[in-house]
Amino acid sequence: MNFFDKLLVAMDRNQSLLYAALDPDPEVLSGSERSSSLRQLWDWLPFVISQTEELVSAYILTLDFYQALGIPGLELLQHTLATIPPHIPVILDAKHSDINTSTAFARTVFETWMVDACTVLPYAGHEQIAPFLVYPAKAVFVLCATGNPSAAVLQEHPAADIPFYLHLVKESQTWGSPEQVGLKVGAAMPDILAKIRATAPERLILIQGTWSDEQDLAKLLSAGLNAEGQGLLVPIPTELLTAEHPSQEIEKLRDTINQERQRVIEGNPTCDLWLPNVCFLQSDPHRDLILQLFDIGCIIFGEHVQASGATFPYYIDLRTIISKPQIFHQILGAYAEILKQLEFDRIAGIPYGSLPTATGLALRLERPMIFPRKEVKEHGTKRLIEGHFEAGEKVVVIDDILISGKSVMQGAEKLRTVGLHVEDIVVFIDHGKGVKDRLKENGYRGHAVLTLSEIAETLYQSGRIDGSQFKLFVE
Ligand SMILES: O=C(O)c1cc(=O)[nH]c(=O)n1[C@@H]1O[C@H](COP(=O)(O)O)[C@@H](O)[C@H]1O
Repeated sequence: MNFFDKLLVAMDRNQSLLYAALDPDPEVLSGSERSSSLRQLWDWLPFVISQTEELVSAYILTLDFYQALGIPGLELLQHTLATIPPHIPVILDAKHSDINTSTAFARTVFETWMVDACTVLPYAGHEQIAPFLVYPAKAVFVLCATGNPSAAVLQEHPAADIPFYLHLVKESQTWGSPEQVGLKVGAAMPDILAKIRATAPERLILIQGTWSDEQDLAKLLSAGLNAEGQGLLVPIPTELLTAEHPSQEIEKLRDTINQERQRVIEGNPTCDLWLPNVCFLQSDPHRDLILQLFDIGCIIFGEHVQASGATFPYYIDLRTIISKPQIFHQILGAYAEILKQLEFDRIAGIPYGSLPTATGLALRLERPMIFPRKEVKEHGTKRLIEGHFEAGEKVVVIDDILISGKSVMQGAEKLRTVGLHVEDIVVFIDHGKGVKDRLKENGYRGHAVLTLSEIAETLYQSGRIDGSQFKLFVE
């Protein structure tokens, strides 16, 4: 089970958005009645787990506190990890590593310590985060805003209405799906949290730090919860964790948070036009993909002439996906799910837009690829079809979008003229309006990952487009 699903199950099971920090922080412990000797830490950390395992949805371990204790600290880390019940996800707060070390560090975190997620620093860009994201079942939380007073000068640069932290949020949205990339935000800044939530309604936000009273907690929750009363991971204040009997107070806190969640849900009735009460956090790979495609600018508004000669008030440009490896990878995964159901000898991409996709699929599924040329060269081999094939073989054709269906059928016809059998055409987006029937009339079965109406509904539901833009799609 991946991190995200494990978290959802734990949230549901314990009805909780709380996490407990299992940190051997000498300062915290020396202020309590508990002592911080190593021996006592070995007892205290399992005690906290036993007091909270029915009340939290995750545990967080801050690597620095363990490392500061030297070799015994790392042994304590292993001991603590082994004590956590396996159904509760573990996040390592370890904003470590540099570009040249993140591959090795990600391996240690996810393969040796086997934690479910890790916090990361975003300043070195996607290259540094990517080694963590190659583990599809794991996740990262990108640090985007802290409450340190002197951080404001960086976070809010160049101006409060276009702050750097929102730029960071938007950039990290392109790094990975909401299941794999969450955000980490300081607790003391409800205004900033609200802006981050508005920019990233689909992301999980890990709250760092604490609040001063119940009123502050309510502000934090109303700023950070999504419309379904979810999407936040809230820390248990350390004074509760170090109390003599932590569970009672923690249970009260959990219930207070749940009441606030209820208020948020009641204050946000879902649109009854077409929507069931869909939870943002529920795993829906198509939803993730649609939001990411929008965020990287694949869906453009404005009058655009189409291949068919018609003019539409929008254009869907999937060609840019090749420059976003994480998204491209997910798109290939979605195509692959369809291809796995089909029988074929070779994969054919329609030039130019779909050649990278067909290549990615051929490599991923380990199947041979060919392609029909757009224009036959006047020199060289003068081939119509590039790549090796035998007449009589079955070919599945890959294209990006079906609008009138003309482009893909022209490509498929070229394959047919050399004796190849083409029945299945797989695209990413089906524009609708009967195009699949047109394919059928010409002897092809059309398969699509997404429909245009599904895209429009998701974008509208998530607040990415307004009602008038939604109408442009459906009309
Ligand atoms: O040119 C287009 O019509 C077009 C519109 C659009 O919004 N997005 C888009 O990618 N296209 C291109 O149009 C082709 C499909 O158009 P049809 O031949 O009408 O099905 C796709 O393969 C794209 O190359």
